[in-house]
Amino acid sequence: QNVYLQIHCTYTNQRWEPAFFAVKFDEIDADNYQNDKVLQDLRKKRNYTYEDEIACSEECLPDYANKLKSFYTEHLHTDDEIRLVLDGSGYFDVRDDKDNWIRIAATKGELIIIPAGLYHRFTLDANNYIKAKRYFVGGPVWLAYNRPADDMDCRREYLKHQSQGFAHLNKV
Ligand SMILES: CSCCC(=O)/C(O)=C/O
Ligand SMILES: [Fe+2]
Ligand code: NI
Repeated sequence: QNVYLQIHCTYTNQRWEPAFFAVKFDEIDADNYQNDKVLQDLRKKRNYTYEDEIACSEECLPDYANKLKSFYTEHLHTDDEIRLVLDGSGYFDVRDDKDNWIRIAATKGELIIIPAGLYHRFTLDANNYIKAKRYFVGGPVWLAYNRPADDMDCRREYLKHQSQGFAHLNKV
């Protein structure tokens, strides 16, 4: 089992600098996720107490066009966005420290954590289909804050962590 993309760095000013923080686990058993040990441990450790499921395709997502449009509008959340891909695939784009988009492909068996305060967007790929579990600490937080949301506490906190090299977030 691999964890990667945890801290992405770029070589700037003759040194490595943290560019963004996001987590991607692969090799979670999407067909038997309830019994997957990695997922069970992660849920326990991070206190993911709420879960539900979303399927995105023209057939299964009500108000498909508007939902997809809002997912693809650059935004952030006050809570981490945690998605386990059960089927299909898609792209999560996140902003690095230079404000460039970094594209993170998400496929079956991968779990993505986009931390609170990180600007991002989501789009389907050519499969036009994804089914994913959504996890939350406590209750679900659906609100998306479109950019600019630079004065929000979660944004300030994310930038503070970035300036510290994400030292205290680098624990999964
Ligand atoms: C595959 S989950 C759909 C996208 C989503 O829920 C979200 O919040 C994108 O930012
Ligand atoms: Fe989001
Ligand atoms: Ni903190």
